[in-house]
Formats: sequence, structure tokens, C-alpha cells
Amino acid sequence: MIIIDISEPLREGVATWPGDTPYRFQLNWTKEETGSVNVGKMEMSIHTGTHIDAPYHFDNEGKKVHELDLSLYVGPCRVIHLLDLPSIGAAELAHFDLGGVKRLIIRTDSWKDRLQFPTSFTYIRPDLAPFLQERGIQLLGLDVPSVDLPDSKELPAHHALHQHGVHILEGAVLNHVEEGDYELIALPLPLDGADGSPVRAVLRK
Ligand SMILES: N[C@@H](CC(=O)c1ccccc1NC=O)C(=O)O
Ligand SMILES: [Zn+2]
Ligand SMILES: [Zn+2]
Repeated sequence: MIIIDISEPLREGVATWPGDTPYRFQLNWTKEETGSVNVGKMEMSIHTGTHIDAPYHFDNEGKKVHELDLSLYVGPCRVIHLLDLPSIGAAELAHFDLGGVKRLIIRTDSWKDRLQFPTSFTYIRPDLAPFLQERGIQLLGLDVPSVDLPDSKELPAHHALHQHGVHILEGAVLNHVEEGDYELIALPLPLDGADGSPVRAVLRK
């Protein structure tokens, strides 16, 4: 079985949202100290690397991670390429046949240097949300850190997707992924009350 890892490695220096908590892993206890085991601890923002957003991230009334339907994050998906566009809305997807697709992953290649938080990347226009809902798409995955521009406070794409029943997977690594149909696995951790979760996201051919 071929497994394609589409997850950003979490390591010191991994790009974070400007000003957000840096990623840190360290051994709290070493094998020498305990006489038996190494024991690590980590600190990170929920929105670092490959992660899903719970609606609570941008809506105080929205579902938190422990309330999400896990079946969204496991199952058939379609990967398409829409490379290096400034933004993506319904017009850019109009010529794709997306019948029967429940999970859509878009490779943009617009986050050029994955070591840095990008100054510009492909963002989602809100009119994509009703377009996806009409086609039965419930999960949208992307290789960018946010579906909205980084300086946006209104988060129009996040809200429009949420209003149309589309859940969000961000920060996937897709530069090695061909267009086609796969099985996606990108399960959130059982984080009680959280606004999102890092995921180990993989595609199975
Ligand atoms: N919406 C972005 C994250 C985001 O907006 C953000 C993440 C961390 C710290 C601040 C953020 N936005 C602040 O306005 C995301 O979903 O990952
Ligand atoms: Zn996020
Ligand atoms: Zn987001």
C-alpha cells in the first residue's frame, strides 16, 4: 500500500503565524535522569503546520474539536492542481467535474518557502463556498497557511465555508502530489474544547 505523507514536519523553526507561539519540543526527562526512559514535551500553536480548523476558531458559537464529525477527515478525496493563482473562487473551479467528491484538496504551490510564513499565497474567495456546497463537498484542503489573507480580520472565506458546511484543512504539503483520486486520512486529536488540531495527513492511492 502506498502512503503519501502530506504533513509538514514539526521541528524547531517551523513557520508559525506571525507572533504566534513558536514550536518547541524538548526532553523533559532524559533516560539518564529517569534511569529508564526519555520523556518529551511540546509547545505549539494549534495553527502551525498541517492542521484542521474547528469552527470555534473564528466563531464563539461554532463547534470545537471534540464536537467534530470524524468521518469528514477519513475517506475518498480528489486532488486538483490550481497553481500560482492569486485567489480561487467558483470561476476557477467551474471546468472541473467534481461529481461525487466529498473531500477536495487543492494544490496551489503558492507557499514557496515553507521555512518562512509566506508574505503572499493563494487565498479563497467566499463565492467558492456555495459552489462547493452545491456539489456536496464538505472538506476543503489546501497547501497554504490560511484560506483567508493573513491581514484579514473578517475572515470572509472561513465564515463562508463554515456557513456552507465546508470544513477546513490547512498547511498540507502537496508539491509531490499528482492530480487524482485518493483516500485521505487527516484525523484531529481528541483535544477537548480546542479551536483546531494538528493532524498527520496522508493520502492513500
Ligand atoms: N485563520 C488562521 C490563523 C489565524 O488567523 C491566526 C493564527 C494564530 C494567531 C493569530 C491568527 N490570526 C490573527 O488575527 C488559520 O486558520 O490557521
Ligand atoms: Zn488554522
Ligand atoms: Zn484557517
